[in-house]
Order: sequence, then structure tokens, then C-alpha cells
Amino acid sequence: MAYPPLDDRLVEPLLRQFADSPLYRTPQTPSGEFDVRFSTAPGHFIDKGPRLLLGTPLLVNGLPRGAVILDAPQQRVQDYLSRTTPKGEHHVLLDDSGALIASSERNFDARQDLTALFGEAANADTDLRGAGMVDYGRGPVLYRELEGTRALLLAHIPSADLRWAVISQFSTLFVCLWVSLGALLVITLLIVDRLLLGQIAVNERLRDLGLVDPLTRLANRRRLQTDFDGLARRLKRQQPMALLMLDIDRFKLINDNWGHSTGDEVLKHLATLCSALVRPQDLMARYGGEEFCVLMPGVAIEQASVMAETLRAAVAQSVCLPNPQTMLSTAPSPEVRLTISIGVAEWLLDDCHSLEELVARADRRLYAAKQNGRNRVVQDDTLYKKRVSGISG
Ligand SMILES: Nc1nc2c(ncn2[C@@H]2O[C@H](COP(=O)(O)OP(=O)(O)OP(=O)(O)O)[C@@H](O)[C@H]2O)c(=O)[nH]1
Repeated sequence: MAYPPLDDRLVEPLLRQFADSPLYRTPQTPSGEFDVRFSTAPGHFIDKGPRLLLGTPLLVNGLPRGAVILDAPQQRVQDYLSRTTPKGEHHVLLDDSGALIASSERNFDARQDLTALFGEAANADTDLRGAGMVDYGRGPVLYRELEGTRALLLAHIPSADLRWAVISQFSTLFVCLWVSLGALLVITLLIVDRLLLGQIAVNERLRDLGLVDPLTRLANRRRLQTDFDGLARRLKRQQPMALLMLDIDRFKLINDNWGHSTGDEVLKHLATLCSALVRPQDLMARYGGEEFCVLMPGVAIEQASVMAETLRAAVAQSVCLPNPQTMLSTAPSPEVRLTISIGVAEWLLDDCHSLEELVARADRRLYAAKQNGRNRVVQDDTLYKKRVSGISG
């Protein structure tokens, strides 16, 4: 570009000032020289007049390392051009494309010509002040205003360098800290997970303890009550509900002859056998000792009696083979045969309004079954009444 005679003596100290600035240290070429070549950048309007940005790249070993931008009011460039132009001569400032930027002629209309030159960019507010980073589409440019001057120091940073600078911020200590925090978090989550699983297991165990008989794994008395209450609400005395009361005959003899451990195995044997025979919707529970209940929702007395007979027959035909290690050495045989007696009741027919009443009615019939020879099912009070009247008579 054509350029007015700019006094190198003014530029050189300024460039050195920039180069020595702690804000921006530019390594010099081995010869200590700068390759100074100004070019124009789009001007902008501030206050009353347009301003020009005159820039020179800072090259080190031929590589661009930054730029010095002189932000000057266009009028001053114009005045300077007029002042320094010898009489009779005409100096102009042209840009790279040869367009007129300033002229030593006084009739140069800077506002009009600048706008013509740079279009809307000339009106853009590019008045960078302080320090920061801008990106005009060719990558990030760092800038810093030099104190006491209207000059901006710019440095173009390749994106890769910028990324590396960010990454290098993560010092080893910082990374270690993050890794430690991450590890701590994972360990904490594992511990919480373990605690939760443990708590769930404990809760399940507690729930089991509350509702399950530990020996036979059948429902216990509390569960029987809960289920009865639920069924009673659901059936609303619109449908029948039967209850079987089972008791092992002469169980005391089994304990006495084979031992208590074998007695336990007989209880488990009975539980497994009977619970496999009842319907899925029936609830078999251990009522206590050697007594068991089967709650049968929606079942009338006849059907319940049939089921009771099925259970009685199955038990009578079954053989329990207890662990020989735990039975008494005096045991009469390695196997145990057993029978059960059953009392049957039905809540509508027997007009029972609570589990207690239903159990009492079934228990009464169970008692009658025992009194009449055991290994039998009783589903009404005939035998009971006969016996009671016999006693009273
Ligand atoms: N092994 C074992 N025995 C139990 C358990 N609970 C109760 N028993 C025993 O069951 C027996 C019940 O005996 P009884 O109430 O006299 O009745 P029974 O010998 O079965 O005679 P009947 O019922 O009249 O046929 C007692 O000896 C109790 O010790 C238990 O959990 N395990």
C-alpha cells in the first residue's frame, strides 16, 4: 500500500515499548530488527469523527506472532498527512486495494469515504478498551489497551494453542484432587448401596419374622388374621369362606418315641404335603404347636369337607423319613407314619363374624373328631352335641 512518510523514529520506540511490556514480550529476530509494515483495518466512528486503525504485524523469524494496532482519529491522520506533505505535493493514504483512506488535500470527506470503503463495518462499535478476547471469525484475538495510549496490543492465538493453555490449567494437583473426589464418590455410593441392600434384607427378614412361621415357613397366626380381615372386607359376607383346623394325632407320642427333632421334621413334612394340595388362593398357616389352619375363601362347607378329606387321606398314606442322625436311638422305626384330625367350619353357615369365632367353631369339631377316634374329618356339630348331651345326661 502507499503510505505517507511515517517517521520511523516514532514507530521504533513505540514498538520497543510494546516489546518490553510485561504484558506482551515479543522475541526479537537475531538481528534485533522488526519487520514493520502497516496496513489498515476497518475504521469506526467515535464521538464526532471517524477513526482509523493502522496495524502492523509483529513477525518473528517470518512467523506472525501478534500485531500492533494504532487507533488514531482519522482527522489526525488527515492533519498529519497535510502537515507533512511538502507544498506542491499531494500525498494520499491508500489501503491494500488502493482505495483512498486519507489525503493531504483538505477537501477529503473522511466520513463519507470511510463508509464507502468499509461499509457498515466502519460504523461498527469496535472500540475495544481494557483487555479481553474477540473473535472476528478468524480465530480468537487477545487484546490489551496500553495504559496512557490509544494503542491496542493484539495477539492472535491459534485455537490449538488456546486449547492447550486451557488444558494446562489442570495442574497435576488439580487432576489428583478430582480423581480423589471421584473415587470418594464411587466408594460412598458403594457403601450406601451395601447399606441399602443390607437394610432391605433386614426389613424382609423382620417382615418374615412377623408373618412367617420359622420352622415350617408357613404363614403364622398374625398373617392368618391379616388375610382373614382382608378377605372379610372383600367378600362382605356375600360369599362363603371355610376354615379347616388340622391337628396331628398323638403327636406327643411321636416326640416321645423319636425325639423332638424328629417331631419338628414331622411338622415340616405335614406342612409341605398339605400346602401342596390346597388351592393357590387358600392360605395354610401354622396356628400353634401341632395345630394348622387352612383358610379357604369362596368355599362352602361341602367343598371344604372334600378338601379336608383329601388332606386327611394324603397324610395317612404318607411316610415321613426323618434324619436318622437326629432321632432317638430308641426310635421304634426309621420312618414315621402319622394321621391328622380335622374340624371344618364356614363363616356364613356357622354364623361366625370373626376369625376367633370361626376358629372356635372349627376347633370344637376338631375336638369332636379327636373324641371319636381321630384320623377323621368333622364338619358339623352332630358329634359334638351328641357328646355334650351324653356328658350332661
Ligand atoms: N417337636 C415339636 N413338638 C411340639 C411343638 N409344638 C408343640 N409340640 C408338642 O406337641 C405335643 C402336643 O401334645 P398334645 O396336646 O398332648 O396332643 P397330642 O399328643 O397330639 O394328642 P392329640 O392331640 O389328643 O391327638 C406336645 O408334646 C408338645 O410338646 C414343636 O414345635 N415341635
